Amino acid sequence: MAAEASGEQDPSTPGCGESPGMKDNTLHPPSATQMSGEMDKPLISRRLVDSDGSLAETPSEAPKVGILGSGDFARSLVTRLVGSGFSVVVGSRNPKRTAGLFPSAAQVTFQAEAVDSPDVIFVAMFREHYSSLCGLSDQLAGKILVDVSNPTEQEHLRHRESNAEYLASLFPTCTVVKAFNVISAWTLQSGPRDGNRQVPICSDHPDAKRAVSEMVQAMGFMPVDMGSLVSAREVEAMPLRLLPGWKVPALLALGLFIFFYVYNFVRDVLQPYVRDGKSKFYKLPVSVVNTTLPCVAYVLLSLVYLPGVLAAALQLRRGTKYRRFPDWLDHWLQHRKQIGLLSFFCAALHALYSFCLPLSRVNRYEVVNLAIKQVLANKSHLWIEEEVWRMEIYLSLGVLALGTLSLLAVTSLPSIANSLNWREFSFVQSTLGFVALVLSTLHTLTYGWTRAFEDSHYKFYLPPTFTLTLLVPCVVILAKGLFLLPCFSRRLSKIRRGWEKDGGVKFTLPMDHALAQKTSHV
Ligand SMILES: Cc1cc2nc3c(=O)[nH]c(=O)nc-3n(C[C@H](O)[C@H](O)[C@H](O)COP(=O)(O)OP(=O)(O)OC[C@H]3O[C@@H](n4cnc5c(N)ncnc54)[C@H](O)[C@@H]3O)c2cc1C
Ligand SMILES: NC(=O)C1=CN([C@@H]2O[C@H](COP(=O)(O)OP(=O)(O)OC[C@H]3O[C@@H](n4cnc5c(N)ncnc54)[C@H](OP(=O)(O)O)[C@@H]3O)[C@@H](O)[C@H]2O)C=CC1
Ligand code: HEM
Ligand SMILES: [Cu+2]
Ligand SMILES: [Fe+3]
Repeated sequence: MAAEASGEQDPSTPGCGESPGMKDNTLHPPSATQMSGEMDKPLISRRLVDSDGSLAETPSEAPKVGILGSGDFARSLVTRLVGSGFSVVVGSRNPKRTAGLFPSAAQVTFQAEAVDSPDVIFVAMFREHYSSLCGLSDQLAGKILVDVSNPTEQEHLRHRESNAEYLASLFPTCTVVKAFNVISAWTLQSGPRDGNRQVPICSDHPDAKRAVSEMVQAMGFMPVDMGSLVSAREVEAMPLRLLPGWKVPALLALGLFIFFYVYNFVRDVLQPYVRDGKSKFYKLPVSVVNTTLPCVAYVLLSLVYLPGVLAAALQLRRGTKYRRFPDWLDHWLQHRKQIGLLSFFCAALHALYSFCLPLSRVNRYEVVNLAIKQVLANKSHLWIEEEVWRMEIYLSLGVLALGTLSLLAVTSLPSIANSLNWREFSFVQSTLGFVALVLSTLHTLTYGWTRAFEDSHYKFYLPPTFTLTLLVPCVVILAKGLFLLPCFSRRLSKIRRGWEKDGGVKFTLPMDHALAQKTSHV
């Protein structure tokens, strides 16, 4: 059988070498009381260390845990378990060769010996080697096996059942718990300071799940109950995902960048080259980028607040909030955080580029050339009051806009967001976010000033880039302004408090309109 050739039992046959039809003797794991006292004793939170910093001998009453496998994950697991007060025995096919890899506090022996005493055994091996443990079936009977494995993308697609379910099918007399697969060996070793602290756990046996959850907590991680073993497939898919929810926003930002970069290239580089033979290709690395990034940032920012406006308009038109939004709008609403953070990232780069402009060689030449021209033209000083004011104002507005966006970005951090209540979070994200959009619009308008109305700024009949960026933000700002009018805002607050146009729900708003606003929530 193909499966056997790859060293793994064909999952369709029951357990390790069992004849089909054997009685279903899946044991309920020893209950917490039956389980040898070790596991139900309060877990020692941290191991003592000797004066020379090495781990002191494990106290005799420390709960005993077994690990099969002596690889990277096994080694990190031992370090963490021993450091959390457990006594650990490692089962290896070649203990002599591997013993030196483990802290002295851990015992390294053959697999058969290692599985004798512990009630909980981590299987720190790859799925294709699980069947090599079938010889231990009798000794493993009634024990809790913790499956920590991650399939590769291909294996995940190829196998119908999860690695954990496959392990359970090989050892029907054991209790399998899925845990720790999302924690890298490094995070396990260095502790949950960096990386993810959450450990999704699933099993068909609550007692076993509880026992392993207690271990997870004793090791400084946070158990997340994912239900029964059938969810192991979903738990095994987690490490396979790469930044879920960022794909569409990232593609959107890239698309906008390419569009505006090409647009600026045509206007600022190609047009002078074609019309006057002037080579302005030096503009490509900085100047064209610094007229592209702000446009991307600004359009993305407006695309963060457009769905909220569309959602509000839909709720007003339908006269209810109890109907689902169209999928595309729901999806868009769910991606606002990613779009917002991408906007902030582009705006921050734009600010950095802008601060670097005076350092550039181009800028220095231009300043010197300007001075020479002025001397030759016998002009004592060049001071255009309007230009000075314009630049001072748009730079200041840009800084204020970026500063406000930084607040939104900071409150995006889960640890900060968790410390805010719903209204504070919404104030920062919704109200301050809108303020940032208005400031960015003023920044862009003062930058653009009268250029949109001067022919000299149209190249190949293409208008100045900033004019293209103004469309969506202005729609959002106008719509938001419109919804602030009492006729709309009162109706929206009623709808958001559950009122329905067709009178489905009869109720009166509290007389105090401000109170209604305050308590109407999404
Ligand atoms: C730098 C930055 C960081 C950001 N970080 C976050 C973040 O961490 N988390 C986050 O959520 N957003 C984040 N955003 C996006 C944005 O700030 C928020 O989504 C904000 O709440 C949008 O406010 P709003 O007024 O447009 O819409 P809201 O006040 O959210 O809602 C407007 C309308 O849409 C309806 N509505 C909104 N959401 C839903 C929904 N899911 N289902 C059904 N109806 C809905 C409401 O009923 C309401 O009528 C970030 C934006 C930026 C720029
Ligand atoms: N590395 C990581 O960061 C993470 C790993 N994991 C999972 O942990 C498990 C182990 O990973 P890792 O420690 O990196 O892998 P390694 O290859 O480093 O170790 C696997 C161990 O399996 C043992 N083993 C037992 N039987 C066999 C056999 N028949 N053939 C080969 N090896 C056998 C070997 O120990 P011995 O020779 O002593 O018997 C070997 O050391 C995998 O399922 C992986 O998906 C999960 C999360 C993170
Ligand atoms: C510290 C903050 C900021 C500074 C110092 C700054 C500075 C500048 C400068 C110098 C320009 C002229 C660019 C050039 O012609 O080379 C500019 C243009 C622009 N900025 Fe900013 N800006 C800042 C923040 C922002 C933010 C937060 C946004 C929007 C999210 C933004 C959007 C724009 C736009 C759309 C343009 C017009 C680009 C064009 O059409 O050429 N800026 N800014
Ligand atoms: Cu998505
Ligand atoms: Fe297979």
